[in-house]
Amino acid sequence: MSSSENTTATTDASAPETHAFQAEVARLLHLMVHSVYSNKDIFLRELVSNAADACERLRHEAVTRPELTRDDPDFAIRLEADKDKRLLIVADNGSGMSREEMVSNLGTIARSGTRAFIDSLGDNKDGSALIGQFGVGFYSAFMVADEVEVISRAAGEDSAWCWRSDGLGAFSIEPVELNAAPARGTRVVLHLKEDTAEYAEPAKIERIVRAYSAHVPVPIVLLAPKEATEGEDDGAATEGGTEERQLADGTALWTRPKSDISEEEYKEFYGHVSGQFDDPALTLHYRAEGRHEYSVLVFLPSMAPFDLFDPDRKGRVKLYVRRVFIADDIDLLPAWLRFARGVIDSADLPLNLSREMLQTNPVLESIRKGVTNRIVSELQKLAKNDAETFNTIWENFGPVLKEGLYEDAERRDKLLELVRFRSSADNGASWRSLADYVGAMKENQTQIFYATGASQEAIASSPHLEGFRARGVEVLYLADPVDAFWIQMVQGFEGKPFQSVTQGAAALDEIPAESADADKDEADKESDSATDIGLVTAFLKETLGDKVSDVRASARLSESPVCLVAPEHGPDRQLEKLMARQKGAGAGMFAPVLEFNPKHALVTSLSGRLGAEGSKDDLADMAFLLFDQALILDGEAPSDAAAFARRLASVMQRGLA
Ligand SMILES: Nc1ncnc2c1ncn2[C@@H]1O[C@H](COP(=O)(O)OP(=O)(O)OP(=O)(O)O)[C@@H](O)[C@H]1O
Repeated sequence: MSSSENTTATTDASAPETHAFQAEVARLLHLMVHSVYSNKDIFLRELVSNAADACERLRHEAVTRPELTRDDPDFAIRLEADKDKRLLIVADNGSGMSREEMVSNLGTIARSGTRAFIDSLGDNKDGSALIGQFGVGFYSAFMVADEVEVISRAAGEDSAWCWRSDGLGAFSIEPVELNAAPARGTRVVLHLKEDTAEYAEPAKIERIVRAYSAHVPVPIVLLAPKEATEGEDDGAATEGGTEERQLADGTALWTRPKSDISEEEYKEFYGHVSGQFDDPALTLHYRAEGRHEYSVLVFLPSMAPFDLFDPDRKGRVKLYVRRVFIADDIDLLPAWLRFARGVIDSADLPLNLSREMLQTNPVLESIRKGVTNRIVSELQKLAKNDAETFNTIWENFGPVLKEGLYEDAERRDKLLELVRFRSSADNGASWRSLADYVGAMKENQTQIFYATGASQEAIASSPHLEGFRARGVEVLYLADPVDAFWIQMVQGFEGKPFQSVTQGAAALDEIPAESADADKDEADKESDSATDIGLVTAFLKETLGDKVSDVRASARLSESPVCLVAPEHGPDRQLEKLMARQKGAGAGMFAPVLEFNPKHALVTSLSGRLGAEGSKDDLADMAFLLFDQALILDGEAPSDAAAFARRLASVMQRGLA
């Protein structure tokens, strides 16, 4: 809904029109004012970022329309502070906004991911902590101001407008005289709250700008009444006059040599380009020379952005051409690297390529390839030299990187080296690579075993793993929805195929049991021989009918009496469910195979009773209960809950009788 539909306007063109904020904006403002951010300083970073973006947008537009900047070709952001009046002004000579742009840009939230996120927060306390992790732009001004005015004149337009709001649900918009507006661009005027008056102090402003915005690609100057600066006594102000101080020179950080740039400077720039508040986990800064010339300054965050799984899967690396900002919504990197943030600056592209041309440009294609390969090789290095940092990246972005396994056949092998898993080796305590797995394979083991499920915990407690545990055979846990997709596309690793523990007959017989269990194994063999496998199989098959596609004795189990597996050539059961979860549809299940543990006391007794004459009918309930129990362990409900309850009650009753 456009907020202009809520206009309570008059017909007089010069009178202010009042508009209600879009619902999500109102909610965001409420969160802002109630201090979601413990660090209020960031509002200035957001306003300076917006001002810089506006300058960069116009710089780009002026490539084809040079008249737009002819009168004033030097871009700048000017900050003005007046402590007495509790005023802070952020002004730029960038693109400016028309009346319509003001209404839609400063009254709504455009990005659907952000909107959905804010919508989902509600009044949830944890949610409001979450929101502090991402940049909320312009609206953060209301953390420090009880009234905000935005006076703007779009480049090349001969009208100017003033937007005004107290952040409490509505804003007004009215025309202003040209001489009361910037000749071009935007002036954001903050009427600071009583308890945030400190933001009109030049020393404070300087500190914040140097910390957060020192490397935006537009110079920043501070204009303040000549008075005490930090370290001097208050009240040492000189009568009248203002002084102008440059806080940032506007040189693009990525154009400077790497050796001149400190970690702090990289961090500050990361904050500017990402809008996030974490530190980068990986910083990649280099200049490519050769067929194409370009500079890259790309960061991998150490925290997942809130919209990582937004269905549009858009990346946000910014494209520059010879230091002119071109766009930040062109997919410069593949979708499975959409969490990367930063800048790619090409020296070869023409400045005035249309959006359509950009999407299919061969230079960009080759840049994409080069940078993607470089990121992958940096990740490989990191995995080798700094496992802790690599694991942080994996923890946050593993499920996204795994998308590359099925989308990017060319890099599949390299990505397989990077993939990390939780596994039964240490019950999910650490991240294991496929190389770790292969290195720890048992004698006669030829496959890489994995188990899929809704969560690591669910997988760990699944009966299918018992036989593997008893033999010390490692099983990888696959609990991400994306696992359902790549595991079917990837043949194996180092010649070892992947094999689900719930599919087909487990190839466990060839693998010897761990020595510690040898005695138990011997004892098991005896009770095993007490079970008439043929008899039990035939009975279960006959009783369960088409609920199962087969029944067989299994080496897969050591503690549980039964489990369900997929038929040899049918799809893996848990994978089917993961797929269904991903697609939001129900799983079209194949009838499973019921496997029983001939060593289990329950099965041995069942076998004994079956051998005794005439007791078969009483035992039918047992067969159904065993089947339902296996379903429950797989995270499913018995198909007939009433029959399940009736049988359970009757078996319990018989047990007590
Ligand atoms: N100084 C400015 N000059 C021109 N347009 C501006 C200015 N400040 C804000 N805008 C417009 O208002 C929009 C909303 O700004 P806001 O800071 O809320 O979000 P954003 O910058 O788009 O997103 P984010 O802060 O997440 O990067 C901007 O996209 C821009 O179009």
